[in-house]
Amino acid sequence: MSVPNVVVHRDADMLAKAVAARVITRLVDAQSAKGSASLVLTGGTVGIATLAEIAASPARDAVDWRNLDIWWGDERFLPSGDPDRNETGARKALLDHVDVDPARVHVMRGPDSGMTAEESADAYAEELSRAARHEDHGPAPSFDVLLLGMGPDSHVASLFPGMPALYDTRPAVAVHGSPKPPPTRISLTMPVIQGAREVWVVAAGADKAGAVRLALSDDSGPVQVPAAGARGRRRTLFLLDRASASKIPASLSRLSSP
Ligand SMILES: O=C1O[C@H](COP(=O)(O)O)[C@@H](O)[C@H](O)[C@H]1O
Repeated sequence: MSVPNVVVHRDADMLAKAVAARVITRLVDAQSAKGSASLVLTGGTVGIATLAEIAASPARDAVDWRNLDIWWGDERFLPSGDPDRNETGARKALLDHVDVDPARVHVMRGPDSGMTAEESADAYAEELSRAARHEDHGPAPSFDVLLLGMGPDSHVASLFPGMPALYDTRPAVAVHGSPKPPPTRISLTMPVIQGAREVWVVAAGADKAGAVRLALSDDSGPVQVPAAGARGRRRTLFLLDRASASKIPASLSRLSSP
């Protein structure tokens, strides 16, 4: 697992713009190296703002959108089209504006599919394992970039502190009793997150400062501080605004932009 690098931007708006630029560059690099790329999306404020910035970027068409697999780190178990689904936010902000291949947009299905949350999680695990290749060394692809928002309680994807999903080793699980509504969700598990080539945690706002500090501390474990387990195989980035970075120890190396 990689050691996190921290990059701090002026505010949430600049953060979303900077992350959008990074995503575009990373996808173009991955596609030029191997023809296609994979990106895991997150919901949440900065996550969706980043997607809107990608859509607004003049560089967005440098990405070959049809040769991109899009996945989600988590989903609220709500019917298709529900405004609170992460999928709905992503479609509105980005996916409706670019030429993605619908067969490569891998959604976590909701109750309108006729599945229970467990069945939906199992179906996603199956889809992940079908997409995994020999070189991924596991039951899910080693995603090029896995984006994660983070809650003030340090949750990432729908892995909330102390909950059973944090011990699960299947690729995707149903989560019940989420402290943040809605209570039922589907989430990738920690082994899949940690199997990604690059994990980028994006967070903004003073209410996240304590969680950011804990997530970067060597003393935190992922069961109590899920964001402390958010580490990629090759690279981990914590992309922050000043407010969310305000409690990081001075000893921790970081880059700041104006
Ligand atoms: O519920 C969720 O929350 C987190 C963080 O959201 P934010 O609004 O505090 O940024 C998000 O990463 C996750 O995907 C989502 O389902």
